[in-house]
Amino acid sequence: MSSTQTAASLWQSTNEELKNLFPADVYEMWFSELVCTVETDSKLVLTTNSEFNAIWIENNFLDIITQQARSFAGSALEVKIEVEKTKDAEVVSKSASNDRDASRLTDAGRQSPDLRHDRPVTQTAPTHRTLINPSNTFDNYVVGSGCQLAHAASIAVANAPGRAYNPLFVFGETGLGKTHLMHAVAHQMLANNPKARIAYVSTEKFTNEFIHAIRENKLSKFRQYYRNVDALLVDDIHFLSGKESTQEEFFHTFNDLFESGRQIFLASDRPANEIERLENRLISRFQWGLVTDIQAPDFETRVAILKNKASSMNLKLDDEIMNFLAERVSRNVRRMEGALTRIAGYDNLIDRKLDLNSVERLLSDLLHEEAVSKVTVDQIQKKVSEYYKIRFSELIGRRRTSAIVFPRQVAMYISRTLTSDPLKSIGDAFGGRDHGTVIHACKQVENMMEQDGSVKRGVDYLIKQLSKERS
Ligand SMILES: Nc1ncnc2c1ncn2[C@@H]1O[C@H](COP(=O)(O)OP(=O)(O)OP(=O)(O)O)[C@@H](O)[C@H]1O
Repeated sequence: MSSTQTAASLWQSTNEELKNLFPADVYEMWFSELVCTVETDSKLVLTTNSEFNAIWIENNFLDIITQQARSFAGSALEVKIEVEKTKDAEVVSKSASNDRDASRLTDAGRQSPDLRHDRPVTQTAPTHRTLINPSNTFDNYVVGSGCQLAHAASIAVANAPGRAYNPLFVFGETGLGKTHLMHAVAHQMLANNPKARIAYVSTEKFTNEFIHAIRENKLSKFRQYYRNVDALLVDDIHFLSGKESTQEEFFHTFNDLFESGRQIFLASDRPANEIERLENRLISRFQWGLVTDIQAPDFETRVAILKNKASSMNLKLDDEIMNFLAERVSRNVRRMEGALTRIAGYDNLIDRKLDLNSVERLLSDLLHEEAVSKVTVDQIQKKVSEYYKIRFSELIGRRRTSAIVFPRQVAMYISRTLTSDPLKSIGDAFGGRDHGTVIHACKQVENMMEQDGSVKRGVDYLIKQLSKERS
């Protein structure tokens, strides 16, 4: 039997199965254009023409594709997703082939050009532009696994505003580069079209301007500005929480922009459905386009970021110091920058070369804060097994009885909540499970916590205990 023949029919069967497993629109969007380019008994390479699709498929569907392919092959073959390089324009026309995007394009095509002609250039535009930090560009953004998708989506949006992914909703903890990406999008849009009207605004500023406009009777001017930009980039959108009138105003701003095909890019510290006291109609709108998170950078990415930042500060540090910083300052990139700025200031004052000891002394308070804020997956596993009275080895083992599966899922959920470890390493710590299993566990626990008060109390108690231990 020729291996090519086996693999070709293998991909066909797998493909058919994916068609059965997923709703038609999901299949159409992610799988219909996958092409099988390498076919052997041990490997299946599937190619797509967009980097974004490749990342998305790899993050979300690789496990299931592999599982299906293996079940047909009867062997542990490996599936790879690769990109056939094309221009972003093609990425856009591809996503526009999906029905919803196509209708958006029609709207944009019908309304946008006229509006663009008629709209006066508002005076306020330059004010907003000056808030865009010149060094927050795509060139200065270090792409690691935790921000790969957000980065690829931002590039797609910058090159095809209103058409690629609208809205783009990026969430993640503080200091992980959400604002940087928004600014980079603004720079890129302006580079593509210097006349583009782009409003970058924090939610706080939007709220204050709105209140001011009401007080000063200038609501129509406020609306004229925000509803006539080509792209609206709103930072810290979670601050809309509880602000009913601002939510109402933002709802209409959103609709106006969306319906006329203008780009909306929102950044938040949490997913839309976790923003308390946010109207449902806004939550659902925020989920219409593409939602993606940014996770804390892994060690290698931290080293790369530190090297970039140090070189932009003209600061030369030994690898030993770089590795030390990447190891010890891992909570957020802003803190890493803070550490470097402090080192650079000190470096300017002394004549001799900086060594590790002086860096450690210089940053002692910051390093202390970092150390106490860390709780490890190992500590979590121990605490959870004690609490549910099961053995540690059972918690990370293969048994699937409910008395063990539940605590295991709780431990995964807490690991995800209290550490910034990537999904993969959390899965690894639980006997080599994949990232999909961790995501599934977190969802299960979240659902159970919602439905059952005693589960919630148990999990909250464990989180409290672990947080106490680390401080
Ligand atoms: N991947 C990265 N590559 C290079 N610089 C980064 C990266 N991520 C973050 N930074 C830098 O870290 C600093 C903090 O990032 P930024 O302000 O974008 O974070 P944020 O997620 O918006 O935080 P917040 O939620 O507090 O507003 C910035 O100076 C930014 O340039």
